[in-house]
Amino acid sequence: MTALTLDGLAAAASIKSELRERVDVLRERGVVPGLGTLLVGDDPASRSYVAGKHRDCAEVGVESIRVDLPATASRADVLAAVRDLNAAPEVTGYIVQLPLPGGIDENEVLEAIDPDKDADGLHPTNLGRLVLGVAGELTSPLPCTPAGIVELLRRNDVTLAGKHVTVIGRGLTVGRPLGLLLTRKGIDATVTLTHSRTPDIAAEVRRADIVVAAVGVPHLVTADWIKPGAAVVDVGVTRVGTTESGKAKLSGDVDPGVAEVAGWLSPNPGGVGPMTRALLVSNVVQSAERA
Ligand SMILES: Nc1nc2c(c(=O)[nH]1)N[C@@H](CN(C=O)c1ccc(C(=O)N[C@@H](CCC(=O)O)C(=O)O)cc1)CN2
Repeated sequence: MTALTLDGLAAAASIKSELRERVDVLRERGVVPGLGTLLVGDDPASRSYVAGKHRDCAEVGVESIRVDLPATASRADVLAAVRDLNAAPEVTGYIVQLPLPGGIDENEVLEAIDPDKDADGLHPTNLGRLVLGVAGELTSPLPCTPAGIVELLRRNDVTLAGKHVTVIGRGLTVGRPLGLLLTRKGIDATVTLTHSRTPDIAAEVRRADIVVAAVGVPHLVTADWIKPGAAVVDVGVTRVGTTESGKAKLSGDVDPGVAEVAGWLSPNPGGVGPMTRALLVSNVVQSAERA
């Protein structure tokens, strides 16, 4: 068996073309959605993700405003930049790229974001709405990677209702909110959320219909962990060197041998990453529609 590809580039391209039409309608009404990004430091991966976010915005007609601070920026500098973005009328939604350099409290920064401008759905108010079950189409933004994973599965006809999903990783941007999203009414999956202190992760993965690996350990998930026919979503990414042309060499959390056992497999790169970015643009468009 060779797994079907959960093609994130193709799904993201469809989402962006749908968003383009909604942006045109907004512009006709005089509403111009604008994404702000705040990047602190010079981590090459974060730089590349932020650049991708601005490219996506340009593709769909969303304006984008970029604020970059040096790695030496203080807590006060970062909080001042957040205050400026909260006040900027041309910024209808924005993100603070994570991780922040050591010494800056991410929770404090996320809490300082105006929840109505939180394009990442990571402000405590919006995470709280996710718990309450009120996040959705015209209410509040969902975290981009979890929403992108659900959308990638949906667009490839992978059923979630009644299925057992094992998630590896409990981080703020993926594992923890994904567990909440998958168990919401209307999605109706049963979730096992595993992490570094789970005694036997392989055993939890073996009984899953759908596996989401978001831990950042190259090729952690091997074919012998996978129930035949399961859908496998590879989120984690580790830079494992550079190619001869100087490009970063990336490795996902899933061993390529998994393709021989799984029913579906997302490539990495080219799977969840582009979906994360497309769902970010979707959050910005939705917030402009709400406004
Ligand atoms: N504020 C946030 N910070 C971070 C988030 C987030 O959702 N909000 N998630 C991750 C990183 N991330 C988003 O910012 C992200 C990861 C990957 C990609 C992506 O497009 N990946 C490409 C490969 C790109 C490359 O070559 O480096 C792919 O998978 O095809 C976009 C966004 C942590 N921080």
